[in-house]
Amino acid sequence: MKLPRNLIVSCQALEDEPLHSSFIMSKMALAAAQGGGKGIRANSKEDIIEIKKEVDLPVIGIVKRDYEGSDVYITATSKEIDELIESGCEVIAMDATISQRPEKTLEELVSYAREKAPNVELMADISTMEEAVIAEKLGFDYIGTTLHGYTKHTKGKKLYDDDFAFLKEILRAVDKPVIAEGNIMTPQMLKRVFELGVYATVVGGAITRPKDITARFAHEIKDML
Ligand SMILES: CC(=O)N[C@H](C=O)[C@@H](O)[C@H](O)[C@H](O)COP(=O)(O)O
Repeated sequence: MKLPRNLIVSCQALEDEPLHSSFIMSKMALAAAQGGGKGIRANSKEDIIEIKKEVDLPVIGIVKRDYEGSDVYITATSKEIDELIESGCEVIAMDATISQRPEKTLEELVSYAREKAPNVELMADISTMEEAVIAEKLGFDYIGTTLHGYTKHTKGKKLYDDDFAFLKEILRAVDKPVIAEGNIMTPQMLKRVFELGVYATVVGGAITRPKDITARFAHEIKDML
């Protein structure tokens, strides 16, 4: 496996976010590496190339791009797969949900990636147990809980609900390595998901989105002052 059994830090800032910059993401990745992160998840070929100059850690690459009439925005078509292959990332993650897709079917996209880059591993970003089972059958190397709570059919759910009940379900349903991702907000939550048996964990906003971190602090005192 190209990813270690460990903490992976997502370093992402989209165009509408204050830290949007490949340079800043590369420094975020450096900080993550110095703090003990053992892998990086990143968005866009440009960010991944900059990150790879700064740290020697495996990268899960995605390209977020919106397509009209489609609910899928994480590595949605073969164009994004091509960009990620060019980026040199070790793992390509893609939306593996049943949501409306813009181009190829998920099965076709997996075949496309396997054919063009047999050495690159694939991670399925799923939102339900059924999607995890399908992803395993399609041959994905890792199953990630990334989109639980973010698809139309799982809206409002959180990975940590009910002491990670959904994650436990996924761990029972598939044999492939499971990556816990999405709303892991504290070191205690990180520890808990490893206790439950995940292979690795991706933590993003709690480490690399200072605007959101500040907002959580500010929220706590908003009615006091
Ligand atoms: C739903 C979606 O688009 N998730 C994205 C996937 O790459 C990122 O915006 C998240 O930051 C990432 O999944 C890590 O999660 P969190 O930031 O909650 O630790």
